[in-house]
Amino acid sequence: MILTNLAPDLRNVNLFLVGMMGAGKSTTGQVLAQRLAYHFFDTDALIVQATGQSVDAIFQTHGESGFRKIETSVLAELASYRNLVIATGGGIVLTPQNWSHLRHGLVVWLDVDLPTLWTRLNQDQSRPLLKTPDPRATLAALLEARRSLYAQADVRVAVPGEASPEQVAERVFAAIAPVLRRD
Ligand SMILES: Nc1ncnc2c1ncn2[C@@H]1O[C@H](COP(=O)(O)OP(=O)(O)OP(=O)(O)O)[C@@H](O)[C@H]1O
Ligand SMILES: O=C(O)C1=C[C@@H](O)[C@@H](O)[C@H](O)C1
Ligand SMILES: [Mg+2]
Repeated sequence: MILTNLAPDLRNVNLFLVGMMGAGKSTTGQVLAQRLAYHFFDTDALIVQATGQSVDAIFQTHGESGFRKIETSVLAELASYRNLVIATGGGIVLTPQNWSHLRHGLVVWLDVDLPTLWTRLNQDQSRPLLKTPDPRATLAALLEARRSLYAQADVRVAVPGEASPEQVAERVFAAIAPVLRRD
């Protein structure tokens, strides 16, 4: 057997990574997909590909609500596939309709503390929601407002700031295997 590393129960399900911007959904998701021999998709990257515009440019031209509509369309399409690891955008949990798509798979929350998020994001100009006079306070407020939504995930993985993407992927793997076996 070549695939001894894979639990058979991990077949035929999509894994949706949710969490704050900077939580490492895109970075860890790619490692996790390799680990599981799944395909990897990133809703933000697909939106950029489909529109030919950056996330920031979409926010500027169509507003956050315009971005959220495109995000929901992309998510709906992805949900009809199987065996994907999907890194979602940090705000995917805000749109109630998105949950009907997310619930087709297993939703995993990468729970990262605020200081770690800020360390990762404070030099990054690509997050439109952080273009405010006090981006750290904005990030804190977003986390506070969204925490209860992320907590609706099937699995919460607490991610220590010092854990590498490979270590985070291993933690996710360890956390999801027992959950899937119960189904
Ligand atoms: N485990 C990690 N250790 C150190 N740095 C990390 C880790 N995971 C991600 N990073 C870094 O943090 C930044 C944000 O990561 P990433 O883009 O994967 O987050 P995200 O959750 O996809 O955010 P968004 O919701 O904005 O798409 C990147 O610079 C990435 O290299
Ligand atoms: O947290 C958010 O609302 C966002 C996170 C990013 O992934 C992008 O989807 C966009 O910058 C919005
Ligand atoms: Mg991302």
